[in-house]
Amino acid sequence: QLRTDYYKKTCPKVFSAVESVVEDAIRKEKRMGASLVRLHFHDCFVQGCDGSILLDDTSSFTGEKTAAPNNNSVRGFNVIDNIKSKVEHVCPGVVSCADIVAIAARDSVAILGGPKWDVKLGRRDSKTASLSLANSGVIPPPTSTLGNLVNRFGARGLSAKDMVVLSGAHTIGQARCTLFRDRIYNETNIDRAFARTRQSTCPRRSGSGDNNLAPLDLKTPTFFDNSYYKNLIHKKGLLHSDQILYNGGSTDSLIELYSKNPKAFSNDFVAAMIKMGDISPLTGSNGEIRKNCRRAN
Ligand code: HEM
Ligand SMILES: [Ca+2]
Ligand SMILES: [Ca+2]
Repeated sequence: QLRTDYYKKTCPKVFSAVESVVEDAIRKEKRMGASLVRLHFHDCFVQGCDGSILLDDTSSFTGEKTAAPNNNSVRGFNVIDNIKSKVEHVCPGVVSCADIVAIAARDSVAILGGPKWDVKLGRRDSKTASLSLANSGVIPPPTSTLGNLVNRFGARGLSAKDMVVLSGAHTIGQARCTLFRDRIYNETNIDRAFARTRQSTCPRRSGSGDNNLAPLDLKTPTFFDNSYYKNLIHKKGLLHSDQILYNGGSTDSLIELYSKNPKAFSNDFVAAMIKMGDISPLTGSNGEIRKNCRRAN
């Protein structure tokens, strides 16, 4: 039921309001564009695209922010707050936080040089969040097998192709040492020189270096292009879950396609983002339009 013209009458200024705040945030820190894209993914995979990830913990429940895939990892909540206050200023009580996250993700991709698409809108916000669901593996960990990745995306109505093309979002952003240490020290399907470079800022022993960052795309970490797939061809994927997409299995041919054909990547990425944004939205009289994205009304 989501529509691209959902706010046409009630809040036509929503797009300029979101875009200006996202632009400011990315001007200050390019990585924020990546963080906003990931925020939409982690929202949609838990209870659907309903803003559940934005809820702060309260005395009555613990939300998703401290779940394993999010804790110390997901970013951008302050930017969403800034967008929300700007949007509330132009059209109070109309635009959901879940829609704000979807528009911010779309704008981030476009600002960093990727495609721009008409984003479907009309999601409402959840009144709750689920720590246990967020921890249950619905967001797959980077240690996943290819079969596990395909199944986790399949459970959300996304195909193996959608999974491969959405993983192309790793053309931007950063990851912490603790999430790729095993790969750079123990795996063999990795370029030796690349592994050594990453080892220089990610010590073998866990401890103080755990939060050291490395770019997911070594070539163009702040530009939304198809370089992620070229890296995989050269065994320079950072995460286990990246390189597993090009490791002699069923998704190799898609990696080859996207590495050679940036247009195919753009087109398929747009289609898959729209599909991801359609996961179980709250509509009609379900949910609410939160006043503050961090708490239910
Ligand atoms: C296929 C399964 C996926 C796995 C296993 C995975 C795993 C990860 C991991 C481990 C990180 C680093 C987190 C950290 O260092 O704390 C990361 C970062 C990121 N992921 Fe994914 N991811 C997947 C799919 C996606 C999808 C579908 C998107 C968006 C469409 C996405 C967008 C991003 C972005 C943009 C970053 C960088 C965020 C930043 O720099 O703040 N990922 N991912
Ligand atoms: Ca959610
Ligand atoms: Ca890139």
